[in-house]
Amino acid sequence: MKHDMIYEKAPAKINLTLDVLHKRDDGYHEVEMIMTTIDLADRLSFEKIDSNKVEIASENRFVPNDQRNLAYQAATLLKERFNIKQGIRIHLDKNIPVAAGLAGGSSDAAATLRGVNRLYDLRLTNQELQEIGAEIGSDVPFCVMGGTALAKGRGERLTALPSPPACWVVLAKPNIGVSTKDIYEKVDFTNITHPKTQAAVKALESQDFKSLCENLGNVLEPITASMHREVAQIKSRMEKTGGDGVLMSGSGPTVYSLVAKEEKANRIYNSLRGFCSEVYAVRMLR
Ligand SMILES: C[C@@](CO)(OP(=O)(O)O)[C@H](O)COP(=O)(O)OP(=O)(O)OC[C@H]1O[C@@H](n2ccc(N)nc2=O)[C@H](O)[C@@H]1O
Ligand SMILES: Nc1ncnc2c1ncn2[C@@H]1O[C@H](COP(=O)(O)OP(=O)(O)O)[C@@H](O)[C@H]1O
Repeated sequence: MKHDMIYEKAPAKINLTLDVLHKRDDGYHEVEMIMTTIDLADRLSFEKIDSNKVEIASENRFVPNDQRNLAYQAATLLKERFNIKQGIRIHLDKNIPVAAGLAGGSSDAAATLRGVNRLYDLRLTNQELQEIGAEIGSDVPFCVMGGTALAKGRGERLTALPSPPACWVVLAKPNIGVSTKDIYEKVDFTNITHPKTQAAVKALESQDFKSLCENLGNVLEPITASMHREVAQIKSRMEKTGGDGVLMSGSGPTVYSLVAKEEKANRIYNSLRGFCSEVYAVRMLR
């Protein structure tokens, strides 16, 4: 039998700020961070299948196609919770670099929650999908919500914020892997420089690009940078070639620069291409 296809886009996020307040009893860290979505996205399609299975097809060899895949977990969760007897085939066209600090897997999970909600007409609200998303990962609720938000708790308590002023985002991911868990574990609360989250929120509210760039900050950056010199190398190259505000995203290792002028974004992009195999120049998503 031929079934209709549903399509969803899964955009990457960057952290404009990331602060860690304390370690919680459940092992997670209490965070306060501003996240925003960028125009670098995976594309997913969803189709009903007659066999009672979740199938993932992806051409990307770094992405698992079994229960380790966050899209698989999202589809399975909805299937079990809503007692769906048919199966789901998911095609994943992966464009977001994997294990990069850009929430690619979380965004695929969020897109899957939206896609399966439509495919099986479950009529779940965005809020309900966010709550289900929190069971899959800390970044999934934000990826369900999209846009720009201040995230608290372990990342799931969200307040919407205005989008950043229009600008370019140049991203470079060094060819190294980091474990988010290991990076959080290395946070030293006796020696921490907290970002000015409120100043960054104000900069968004007043659409002040210069102030936003001055108030980017990520407490995980010095930790990942101390383990991998590529992070500092990319950062300094971006700063030297005219990046307006430069920061590592999430637990890394991707470093990005916000850039107001297109010609400068091109210059930074070209300067990094010789140095790094995964480089992108994209717009913010408004
Ligand atoms: C650092 C951030 C910032 O946006 O992003 P990425 O670098 O992954 O993109 C997130 O907090 C990552 O969120 P996510 O990748 O969804 O984390 P989870 O799967 O929930 O957790 C993976 C592991 O990270 C640690 N963890 C995560 C979130 C948090 N608030 N405190 C933690 O200590 C825990 O050790 C957990 O076992
Ligand atoms: N759909 C997916 N896309 C990418 N990686 C995935 C996916 N599902 C599970 N993973 C696994 O999750 C890990 C983290 O991936 P990702 O979400 O891309 O990074 P990050 O959490 O740093 O933003 C990878 O090691 C990868 O094997």
